[in-house]
Amino acid sequence: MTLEPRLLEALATVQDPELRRPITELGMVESAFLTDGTAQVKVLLTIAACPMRSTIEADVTAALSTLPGVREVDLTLGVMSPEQRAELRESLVSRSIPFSDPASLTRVIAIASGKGGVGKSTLTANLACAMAADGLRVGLIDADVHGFSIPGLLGIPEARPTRVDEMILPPVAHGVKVISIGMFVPDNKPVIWRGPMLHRALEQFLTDVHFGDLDVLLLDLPPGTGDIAISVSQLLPGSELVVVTTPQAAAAQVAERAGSVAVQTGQKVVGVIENMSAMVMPDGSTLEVFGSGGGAELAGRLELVLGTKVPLLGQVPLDPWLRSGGDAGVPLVLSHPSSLAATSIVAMARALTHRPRGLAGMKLGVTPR
Ligand SMILES: Nc1ncnc2c1ncn2[C@@H]1O[C@H](COP(=O)(O)OP(=O)(O)OP(=O)(O)O)[C@@H](O)[C@H]1O
Repeated sequence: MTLEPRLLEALATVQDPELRRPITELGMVESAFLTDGTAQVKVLLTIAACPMRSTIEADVTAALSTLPGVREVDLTLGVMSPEQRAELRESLVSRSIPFSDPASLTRVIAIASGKGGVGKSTLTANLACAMAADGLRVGLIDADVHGFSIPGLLGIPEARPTRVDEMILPPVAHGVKVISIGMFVPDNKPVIWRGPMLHRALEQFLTDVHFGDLDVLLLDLPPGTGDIAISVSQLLPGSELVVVTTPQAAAAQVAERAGSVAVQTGQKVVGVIENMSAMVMPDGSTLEVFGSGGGAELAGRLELVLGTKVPLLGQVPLDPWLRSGGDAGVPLVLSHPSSLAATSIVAMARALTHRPRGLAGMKLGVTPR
């Protein structure tokens, strides 16, 4: 194996698009040497059917072409042996849940609602994209097992994760790493899963899916107070909850139950989002299709039940573009960033991610003398 330092340095700038690590760190560069102005490089793909083959090819060629003294790039693509893959897997996969480590710096935020159809998934997809557009490394788990809709909302309804042996690499949409139960169900078939199976599925997502280092992990929970909400609190004890409701008083009452689960699970409810608030009409007037005040009412009720401050994070108006953006797979925060709904979502994404971190339970890295 020949590895010329100058070429390696350039190759270290190339990341595997799925693993998001330099190909040099992943053991993908088998040889790299320079003869008579030709950089001769062999890169090993993790699997023969690697969907990112052409991206890797282009990135490697581009990185080497700019080097002084390199006139030509002669790139050969090979495939890792099972032993090399096993070594890679060992170096990447942790058998524990990285996000439940008290020293983890990833914020885990689960988005809950009392009932279905209040826009929880639409908001989760938009919040994730807003956070990614803000430069954060974002993961999104669609844990809405019976109504998985996140892949469609992000424009990747057919995407499937890449498997490298037992390791699962999540597809990336609009800069967000996404995994959904829907990606493991053939032909959109309905899933009838009981609690223990759901728990196991979620556990597997959290251990086997290689998200890499994340700033934020969002979870789209199923509506209501079901098994998944309990599993999330057990598997991710440091996770926080955001509760979505509509302005309707009756909806706020139902949503209170979803938020009150936090009393039993010990999770922190970091805020309430009111969705489908007053719609702005073309003449500038507003129409309160679902009434008003539900978000503030829910935040107030949860403060009483939980005994902690629960802010109303924001109100998102009814906006036909929010729906059509979801149908088209391009979330509103990307397609119409200056709309009222998008600016409200972006502000909430910032508020959620720019909060100071509590140091409770964190290792401070101080060596006792
Ligand atoms: N602010 C809004 N303005 C207009 N349409 C909206 C708004 N929020 C959500 N919608 C639309 O409402 C419908 C329900 O939204 P969504 O599927 O996100 O709800 P949900 O709470 O996740 O439902 P479930 O949990 O049952 O899957 C979708 O068609 C979505 O496009």
